[in-house]
Amino acid sequence: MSLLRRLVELLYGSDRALRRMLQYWAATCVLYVVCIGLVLVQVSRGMTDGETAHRLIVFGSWGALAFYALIRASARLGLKPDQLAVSQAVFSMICTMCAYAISGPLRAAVLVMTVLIIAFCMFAARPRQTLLLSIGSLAGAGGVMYWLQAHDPLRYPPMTELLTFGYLAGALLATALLSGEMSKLRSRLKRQRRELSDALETIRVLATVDELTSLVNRRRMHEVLEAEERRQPDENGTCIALLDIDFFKQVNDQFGHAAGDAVLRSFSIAARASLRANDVLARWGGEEFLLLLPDAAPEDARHVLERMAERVHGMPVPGVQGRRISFSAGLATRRAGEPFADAIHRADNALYQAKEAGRDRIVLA
Ligand SMILES: Nc1nc2c(ncn2[C@@H]2O[C@H](COP(=O)(O)OP(=O)(O)OP(=O)(O)O)[C@@H](O)[C@H]2O)c(=O)[nH]1
Repeated sequence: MSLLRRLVELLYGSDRALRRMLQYWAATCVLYVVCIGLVLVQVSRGMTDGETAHRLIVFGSWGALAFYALIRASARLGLKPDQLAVSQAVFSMICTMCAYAISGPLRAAVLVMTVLIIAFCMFAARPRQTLLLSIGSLAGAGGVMYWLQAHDPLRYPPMTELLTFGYLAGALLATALLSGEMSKLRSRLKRQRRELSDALETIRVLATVDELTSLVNRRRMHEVLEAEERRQPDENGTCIALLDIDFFKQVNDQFGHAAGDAVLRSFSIAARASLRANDVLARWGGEEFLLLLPDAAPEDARHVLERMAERVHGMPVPGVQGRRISFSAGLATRRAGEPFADAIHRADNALYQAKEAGRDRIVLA
């Protein structure tokens, strides 16, 4: 089973878009094989010249292999799926016209393939390309039919060729229009899928990120804490801290609400810059923040908070000149098996003590 998977990987590659193109290629190869089988039967029954048929089979087979190589190298060569699809369709049309020319009394049946080729285009080509391909194929078929009836009117009666051309024109144009509609439908579906995934991403951001500070919001932080409760911390344990900007109401009153917002934004940037990669800072509400420090001993957590305080003291805030911004923090170490709600409650009490003791300080619970 794994050998088969490895073989498929070797043939198809691992890229999804490439795989899809190669799947279409494999489907056309099945058609080639069926057609080659039928041509060989025609040859065995004396309906088609063996040497010409042999040349056509070689031409078709090498062409199919060349397209496999082209598809595999398409990313490097900068070939787009629609360009590949159209060139494959042009090649198949040429093969079909050659088969038409050598199939004698069976030639009209061969034309069924042209409809199939145009139908295949709906998966990769654009509607305009499909229409142009159909018109080009009709012109090619017309040329072949004209040449055949002009050179051998007994085997290829002009009226038969003309009527065959008429049927082919109807079938090809109708298929091109249908295929074009299907292509449009596919493009619409693709666009809708893109819009849907963009909308889902927006919803995800709205549901997890605080709009003003771009920090994790309270809702998302509850999920982070739940996950952290299930995790086994290292020997240092886990710390949690509640941070509250000091005299924030005064900032709002003195400089205005917009300046207060700017303080919150600047605080978030400065605070985040002091954190380790796996620390999580959330806006817990108003001017209050919750900091999760996984695998951090209390002294490490205190260092992080002191570093943060230094940055916050020195941070520039647009619209708030001449005022030093500070915060108070209550820091708690989560006890083994303790729910985070309890650790946060202890951190909250420590924060209250920090405020009572004069603010701009860190108190350990
Ligand atoms: N600009 C702005 N203000 C906010 C926001 N959320 C809450 N606030 C304000 O933050 C202020 C918080 O004030 P208090 O809870 O009295 O605390 P404080 O003035 O910081 O005083 P201490 O915490 O005791 O140092 C209130 O005036 C709220 O209106 C916000 O998103 N933007």
